[in-house]
Amino acid sequence: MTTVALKDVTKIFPDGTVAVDNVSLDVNDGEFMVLLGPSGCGKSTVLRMVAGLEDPSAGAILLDGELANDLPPRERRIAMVFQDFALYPHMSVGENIGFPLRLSKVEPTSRGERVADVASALGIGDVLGRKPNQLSGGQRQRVAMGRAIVRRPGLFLMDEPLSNLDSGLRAELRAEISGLVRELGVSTIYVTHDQAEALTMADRVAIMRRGVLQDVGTPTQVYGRPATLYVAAFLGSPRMNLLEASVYVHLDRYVTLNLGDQALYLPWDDIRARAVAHYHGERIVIGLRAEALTPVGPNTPGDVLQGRIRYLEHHGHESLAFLDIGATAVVVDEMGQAPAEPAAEGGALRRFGHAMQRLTARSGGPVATEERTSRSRTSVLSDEGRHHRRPAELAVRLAPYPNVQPGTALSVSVRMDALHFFDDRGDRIDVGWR
Ligand SMILES: Nc1ncnc2c1ncn2[C@@H]1O[C@H](COP(=O)(O)OP(=O)(O)OP(=O)(O)O)[C@@H](O)[C@H]1O
Repeated sequence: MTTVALKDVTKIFPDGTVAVDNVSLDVNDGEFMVLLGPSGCGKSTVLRMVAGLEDPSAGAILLDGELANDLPPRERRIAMVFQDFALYPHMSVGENIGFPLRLSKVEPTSRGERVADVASALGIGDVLGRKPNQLSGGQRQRVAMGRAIVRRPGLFLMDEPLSNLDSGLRAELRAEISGLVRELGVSTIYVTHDQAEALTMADRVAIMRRGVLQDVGTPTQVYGRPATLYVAAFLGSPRMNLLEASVYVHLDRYVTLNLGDQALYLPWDDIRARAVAHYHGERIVIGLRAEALTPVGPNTPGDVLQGRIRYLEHHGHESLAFLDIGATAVVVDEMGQAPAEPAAEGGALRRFGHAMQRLTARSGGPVATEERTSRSRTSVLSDEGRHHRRPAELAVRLAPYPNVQPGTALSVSVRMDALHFFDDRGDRIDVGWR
């Protein structure tokens, strides 16, 4: 219906805030694009510029290939859905849905028919006469969707449309909205800070941090092959284990990834060994998701790490063990919403300590402009900038309520083909495959 192209778009507010920094992004016809990132990363500003509610400070916005920088909002064939639904309280559901049609002077009979069609498609046909304050949160959300759909726009812009709803309803509406939008075939830009929404709803996800686009790809691509350390740390629960490793090359034999007390080995015939060998004598970051780690019996040969459980988290369907393996973790700050952390055994004080460390690191004064880009010159392996290091607590999945406790020794085998590699600037090291 509509394509969107952002070309080197920057937005600097009058107070000097760089909200969007040189972002280029294409949204294809009928595509469901999710803009994901923590609060303040510039998502809404991108959306508002596409809507014509903010002017870009630099760069071009193209709609259907035509420069739209100076096009007034009402000429953009766009419908917006907001977090607070923005319904008119004095109007009935039917009047709210039909309002855009009244504005565009659609005559009442045809207006009534279109409202009824949309309301019935959204399952709110029986509450057309009610006022918004007589509706549940989910129904209000549907009315807001109805008002957006009824205009038959070329592009939906949705700004956290589910964030005021409880988690059960969010999950339900997630599927409903993405199903509906796909059925209508309308291109959509959907803003959220919720990775579950992004990964479940999107055709492609664009991940932003501090105004800069970090990565764009299908949910499988951004999760499976994150472009930066930030994306790696942002996506997934539990978070990806990010460990500092020193690289040592034994030519024609293997590459050692020293993790402190222990090491992993990439055989020389593994194509990745050659790519990682460039970092001989240097430190890199390796990423290991919990799904790449399997508990094994003691003395199991192969790619195995040994550790002791520091603390456990019970999540009902599984437990997570956090292992001390004598390695150093790289922690990326500004992760926004953290994954839910249920009560842990013995971990509360330590996590409080880490949270305080993070706060201290964050309040370290203004951040240099160059740090806003992934190609920051600040090494992620120093304690400067937006990262810091601490003893690693390797997250490992266990069965629900396993027969272990803090202090228990545990061996985990590592799926070496699932390793991620990042250089000291936090950019993915291209290892030729994966
Ligand atoms: N009118 C404004 N003047 C100055 N700074 C602004 C203005 N609007 C937004 N900002 C700043 O621009 C940055 C990006 O804001 P934006 O609302 O786009 O972020 P966001 O990712 O959508 O966050 P949230 O999820 O909290 O809405 C923030 O630092 C914000 O404080």
